[in-house]
Amino acid sequence: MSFDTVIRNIGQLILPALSEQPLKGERMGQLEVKEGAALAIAEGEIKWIGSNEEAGAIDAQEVLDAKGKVVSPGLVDPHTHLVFGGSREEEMALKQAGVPYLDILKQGGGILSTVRSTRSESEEALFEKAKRSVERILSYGVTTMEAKSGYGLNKETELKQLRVVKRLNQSGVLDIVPTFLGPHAIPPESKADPEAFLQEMIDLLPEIKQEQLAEFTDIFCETGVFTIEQSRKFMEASHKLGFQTKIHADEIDPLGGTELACETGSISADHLVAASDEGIKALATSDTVAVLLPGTTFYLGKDTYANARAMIDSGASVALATDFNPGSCVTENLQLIMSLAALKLKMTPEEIWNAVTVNSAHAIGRGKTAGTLKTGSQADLVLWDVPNYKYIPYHYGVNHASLVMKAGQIVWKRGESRVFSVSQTTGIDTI
Ligand SMILES: N=CN[C@@H](CCC(=O)O)C(=O)O
Ligand SMILES: [Zn+2]
Repeated sequence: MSFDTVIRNIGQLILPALSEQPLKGERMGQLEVKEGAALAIAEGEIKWIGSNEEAGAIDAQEVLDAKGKVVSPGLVDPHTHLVFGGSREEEMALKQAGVPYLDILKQGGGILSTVRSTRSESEEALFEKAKRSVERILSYGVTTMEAKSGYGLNKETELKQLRVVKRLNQSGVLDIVPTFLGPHAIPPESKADPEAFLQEMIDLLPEIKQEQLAEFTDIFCETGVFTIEQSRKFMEASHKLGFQTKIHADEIDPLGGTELACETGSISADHLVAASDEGIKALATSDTVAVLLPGTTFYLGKDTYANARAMIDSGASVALATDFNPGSCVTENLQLIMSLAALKLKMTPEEIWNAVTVNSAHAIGRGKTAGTLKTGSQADLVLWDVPNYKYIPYHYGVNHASLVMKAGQIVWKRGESRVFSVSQTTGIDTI
């Protein structure tokens, strides 16, 4: 057989387990790493994985020499707020002065400041801005990601955000899984009647389903935002319409959103910095993935991080994400999050790799198609300019990717400043 591409001389090929369920507990510490490997690609799929010696006999149109470096599946970022207007650098001084995140929100800043900008910017402007972030995200080795709405808090702008996500996804350069986060904050015009606002968001669900604008729904369950009861109501309404659910849970105060997520069978519970012991136990006995966001804890200047060790040691499934957004974590760099996971969450390199590949894929319903490299799987992969897989969490704050492939096509390459452009309707213009 003749192949489109063969990658030879791979020092370490990272092969996270293809698993029906997210990897849990001890299993997260096991990672298959094949030394002296090669792989072949045809029709966008991995067709063969073997040793470098065997690869000599393989015929391919293009031969890439990995020069003894590392190849992994494309990373999966399962929690981002990709589409937003404006920026919030003015809030930095407030943070430095010690004003808490929820107080900034209470004063009409924070999320509500981004809501004002997102409402006022055109769909085109939001698309162009988010496209730049997608290019960055891709350059850091991510080939599948999630993107939430939540800066509209009204029908018009929530749908505008979701349409931008849909168009970016249609570009094909990376897969973007959409989430409706209508109940992300209470807008000023609804301050007097949060229940009515929540109902307004619930009433949007049929249209979002009909137009296939989101796969998941999400809600910010937090003091001064939405209560456990309101979150339950929103989740039940989502489930009735066939959405799977996510929740921003126990980020600042331990309200019990982690337990709620497990009880309702949510696909993920995200943040969990303040998750209780009961919440951690509930995670261990459910298939809900704990999506941890150490970049947010770092950026909010806090000292206490999510208790990843207790979660993994008690048998839970953990994934890692950037939480890229304009307020609480302004970075597109998932590699930086891998370093924070090592330093602040005390996760091992093996756990970290599983958390940004197979488990993060499960956290967004892509466990069967993303986050692994097997014969027959889509050729989404990254060539890393590092000597071994432990090196990425270790050497932090830089980009170690040297080439990113999506479905067998090179979509980003070091040294080429803009390797693709996204056409508004038809997809990739150039590579
Ligand atoms: N915590 C709630 N929502 C976002 C932050 C949004 C913002 O500050 O703009 C988060 O996940 O961190
Ligand atoms: Zn978030």
